[in-house]
Amino acid sequence: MNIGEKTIAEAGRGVAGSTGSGVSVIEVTELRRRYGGAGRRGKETREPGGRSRSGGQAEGRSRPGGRSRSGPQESYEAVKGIDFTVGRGELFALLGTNGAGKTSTLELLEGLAAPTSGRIRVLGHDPFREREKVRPRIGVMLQEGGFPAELTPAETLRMWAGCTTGARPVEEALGSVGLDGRKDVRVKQLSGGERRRLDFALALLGRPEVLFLDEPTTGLDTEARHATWELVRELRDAGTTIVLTTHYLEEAEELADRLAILHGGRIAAAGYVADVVAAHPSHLSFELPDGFHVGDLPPLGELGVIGHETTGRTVRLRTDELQRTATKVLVWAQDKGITLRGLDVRSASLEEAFLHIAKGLENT
Ligand SMILES: Nc1ncnc2c1ncn2[C@@H]1O[C@H](COP(=O)(O)OP(=O)(O)OP(=O)(O)O)[C@@H](O)[C@H]1O
Repeated sequence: MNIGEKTIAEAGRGVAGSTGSGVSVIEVTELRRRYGGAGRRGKETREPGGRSRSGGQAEGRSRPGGRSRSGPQESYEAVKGIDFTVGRGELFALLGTNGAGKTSTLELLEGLAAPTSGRIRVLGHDPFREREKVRPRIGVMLQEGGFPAELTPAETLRMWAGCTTGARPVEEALGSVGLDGRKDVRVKQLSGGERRRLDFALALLGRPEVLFLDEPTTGLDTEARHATWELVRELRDAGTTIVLTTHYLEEAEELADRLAILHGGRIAAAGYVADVVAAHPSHLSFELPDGFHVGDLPPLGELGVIGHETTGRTVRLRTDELQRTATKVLVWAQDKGITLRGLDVRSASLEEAFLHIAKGLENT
């Protein structure tokens, strides 16, 4: 996937693409969203026309294949007072377990519904009340798009291009998501992954300044996922501001500048990926030889160990000071003249940080 140099520059609309430039394109303050229920706070205002997929003047359209969020519902607060900002040219990932509130938040940012309370600014405007100012400048890839089944990808894109101001050429959009070879096949014959890519092409069509991607690689095979990552990076490097939700922590680790982990409608952790990860312990594990027990190690406190488990001969140590712990364990082993088989020294991954947060909060 390559959207071409000229196109990349255009995608950013000439905006300097430095990450975390300090200029906030998205500002979210004390944001709440409650579904259903009686009373003023329980009533949710929704955009009547459904959605706007890409920039330009494309009118909103319903989502035939999509999940319906309207209709009578019990009162439920899905977003419980969250705050964050996203800088121009930054890629911000919203992570969380199922039902954490990611899509509910994203829909508010996209202007598809009004928040119950709180404040949102996208490109300096309220995305719901000032939709006409925001919509032409954003691109949206919903979790489940809906396409007319009888059209081909080329026809679908041409249709959208027809009602989008300044749309990129259809062939270019198809090429950017690797669908050029499937452009004349009917949408109903596309695979799930190919439909996801068509959805991405539609979101790109209007050369958006801000791109919202709801689980963009769900259902894609490994090759297509990596190609999508490359395209996302190209867009980000060109200055496009991107908000992404994903269940793939590796994806967030690969792409995100900053992220927020949502849990039960609240932000449980947020910041630069390295900082969120660094806030969680690293691990050191090894097998002790016959005749040695964990009690033979130097006092664990002196090693900087904050917790440990043993399974048979295998010892697993948790530490916030990986280098110190590893050095002391290795020096000890050398002094004793023993080999620590299966030695594994590793920093926390985003996955471990995520599980730690989810587990920790569930236990409180
Ligand atoms: N229309 C609705 N009426 C009532 N509750 C809803 C509605 N839509 C979503 N919810 C609830 O709000 C909560 C947050 O849902 P949301 O789809 O935002 O989560 P998510 O983090 O995107 O989850 P997933 O990863 O499963 O897509 C869930 O408990 C969900 O059941």
